[in-house]
Amino acid sequence: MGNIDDWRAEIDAIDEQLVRLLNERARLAIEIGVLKRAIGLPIHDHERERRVIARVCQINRGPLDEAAMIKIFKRIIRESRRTAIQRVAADEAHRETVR
Ligand SMILES: O=C(O)C(=O)C[C@]1(C(=O)O)C=C[C@@H](O)C=C1
Repeated sequence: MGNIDDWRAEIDAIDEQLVRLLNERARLAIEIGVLKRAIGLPIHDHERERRVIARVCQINRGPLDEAAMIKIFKRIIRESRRTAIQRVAADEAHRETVR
């Protein structure tokens, strides 16, 4: 089972990077969300989300197919957006309590 263990170790290492990168991405989405709130823009931007997914499909070389990439990135964006909205709401609630 030498190979399986080696490949699993590689998968574990990749998962660590994915977790780090997903959180880095979410942090940026939060930053954008806070900024949008400050300038009065809605956090949800359908057009930008459409472009992110189109770009991901364009750079994808497989073996994951386009349908898989769309599913994965729709969920990544949804969770980034949800986290940004949560943060903005928490900031606002905090501002209310200190006012
Ligand atoms: O690019 C933005 O405007 C973001 O807020 C980031 C992001 C994303 O996760 O890619 C999240 C929410 C928006 O609906 C669009 C895109």
